Amino acid sequence: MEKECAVVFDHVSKIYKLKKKGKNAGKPVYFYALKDISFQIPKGEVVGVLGTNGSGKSTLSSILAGISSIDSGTIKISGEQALIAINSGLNNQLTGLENIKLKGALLGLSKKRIKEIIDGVIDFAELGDFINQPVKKYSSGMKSRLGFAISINLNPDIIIIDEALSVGDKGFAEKCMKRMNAFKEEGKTIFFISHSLSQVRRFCNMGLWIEGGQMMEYDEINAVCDHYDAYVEADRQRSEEEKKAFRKKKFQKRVVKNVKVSLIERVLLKVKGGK
Ligand SMILES: Nc1ncnc2c1ncn2[C@@H]1O[C@H](COP(=O)(O)OP(=O)(O)OP(=O)(O)O)[C@@H](O)[C@H]1O
Repeated sequence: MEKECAVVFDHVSKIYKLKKKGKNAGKPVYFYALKDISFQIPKGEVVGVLGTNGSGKSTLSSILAGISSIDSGTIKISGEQALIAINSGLNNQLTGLENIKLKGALLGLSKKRIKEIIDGVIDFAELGDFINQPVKKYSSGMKSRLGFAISINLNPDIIIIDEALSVGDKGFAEKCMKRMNAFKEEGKTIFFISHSLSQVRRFCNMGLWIEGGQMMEYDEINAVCDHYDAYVEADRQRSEEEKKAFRKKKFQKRVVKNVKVSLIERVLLKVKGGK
């Protein structure tokens, strides 16, 4: 029998607008942050998401987490998701404790459940008295601790980790990995975005490689890591000029042709002096 799917992407695209400088200022370029992405992830899969800088991994993670919308295609997600990212939506003005309460309230959790989560977060994050300080006074590592602790205590079915472990200290990163391994044992679906191939090889069983906003491969983790590694190495061998030309060509492939600009946008462009 086929395993039930946790996430299905069917021809998903996400478009961003790039404002140009110079003589073409005011005439925006639209480009695909993600272009025609399709995959099916069975429940319980641990997926390493790979791709060079700007390839679309964080865009994918915020779409997976339900934070970002898409411009075309369809998505099916079964289960609750939690995003664990460096900048995972903490409110800087509120204290750590207030952030936990806010997150719980936004999710419509009961007072009893929020109380349990508070205890769990305080215990895991080990922030001491800082839990009563505004988050703006936290270091990036402390924010990462709080964000991670909140997300895991919500006990989600689908966990998306976007480079979040790279800012914590070694001790905390090890503790997080231990918890992630426990989630893996429990059969949770995990997306693990990392530039560390050794970490990805160790932790994940499948690999999803995105390059220039397009899907390159979804396969067994070691095969995907080998192919990605070869791609990065080939880029490393290029001269600076070749690299420049390669990147230009790669970006051209992302440009959206025949964009329908809305009336409002045309008026705004006219006001700003564009055509
Ligand atoms: N809000 C935004 N508005 C316009 N462009 C954006 C926005 N967010 C991301 N982008 C662009 O979309 C593309 C994909 O970005 P994304 O952050 O998803 O890449 P990434 O693979 O996570 O990169 P990295 O490994 O550097 O973190 C990049 O070209 C980026 O500049």
